[in-house]
Amino acid sequence: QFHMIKYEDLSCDESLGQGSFTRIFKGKKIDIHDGEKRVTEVLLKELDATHKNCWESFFEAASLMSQIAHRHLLLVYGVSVHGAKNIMVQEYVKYGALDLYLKRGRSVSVSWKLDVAKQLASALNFLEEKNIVHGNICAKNLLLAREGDPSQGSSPFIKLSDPGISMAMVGKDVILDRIPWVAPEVLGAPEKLTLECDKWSFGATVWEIFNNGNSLLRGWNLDQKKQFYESFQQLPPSQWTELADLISQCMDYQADFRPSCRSIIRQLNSLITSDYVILHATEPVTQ
Ligand SMILES: N#Cc1ccc(Nc2nc(N)cc(-n3ccc(CO)n3)n2)cc1
Repeated sequence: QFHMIKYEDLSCDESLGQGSFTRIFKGKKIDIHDGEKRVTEVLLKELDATHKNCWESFFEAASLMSQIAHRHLLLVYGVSVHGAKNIMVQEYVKYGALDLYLKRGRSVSVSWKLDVAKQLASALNFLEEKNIVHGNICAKNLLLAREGDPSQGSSPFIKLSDPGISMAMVGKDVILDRIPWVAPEVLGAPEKLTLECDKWSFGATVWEIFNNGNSLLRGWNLDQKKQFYESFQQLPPSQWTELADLISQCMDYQADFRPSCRSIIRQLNSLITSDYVILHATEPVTQ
């Protein structure tokens, strides 16, 4: 269900950081295309040897992304296994993860943020139509392919990354640490991810984007995070009530009360045309 890439056709360059179970590197992939050699810039995502037992789940995530194509879904070229190394080969996305981009204090406008939210909603709508659950929607897994330049009127362009190791494989602590992005019902049944779980995560991710990549619960310990759900708390509402309404509809503790993707897109479209956007063309950077 995915393309196997020969290790010798890859070259690994600088390290770009690490996720919870993986390390990422910039690299190159060499193909022979009708007789001529072609070099492609790639992102190499290597599964930590300590989590070797998760390789099936790691590759399941890769095959999910390589079986379906959509403009806002990351392109996965294939996988390469070499001894103890399990490597997912992805298209290299120029500006990397959105959470880091926002935290670096780029002041982006309200319409920039709405544009990103709408692109994520269209990716989710595509997955919903194919009844595919992503399971790890968050700004860290949104990749920025184009910055968008307000003066040139060009808008940002994002790609949803692979979900990584599935919730069923990770420990309880990893699930708790994903509060507030993980839907509350997942804590009791991590192997039963539903499309509604992605709606909750969508709400938390929009909140995160409008909060410039800062998460309210950063630094909270796992008990405090667990308590946040056990007392049915919500993230603080944005002063933009229509946006706050959409986020709280998505982050409804009753999974079947969460809106459909079509409703989410409809509500985002009306937000885009509201006068709030013009009034807040470029928000002052609140760090
Ligand atoms: N400085 C810098 C910089 C870092 C990365 C990229 N590019 C990229 N391309 C991908 N395909 C995936 C990722 N990811 C980053 C985190 C995750 C977690 O999922 N993925 N980054 C570009 C610039």
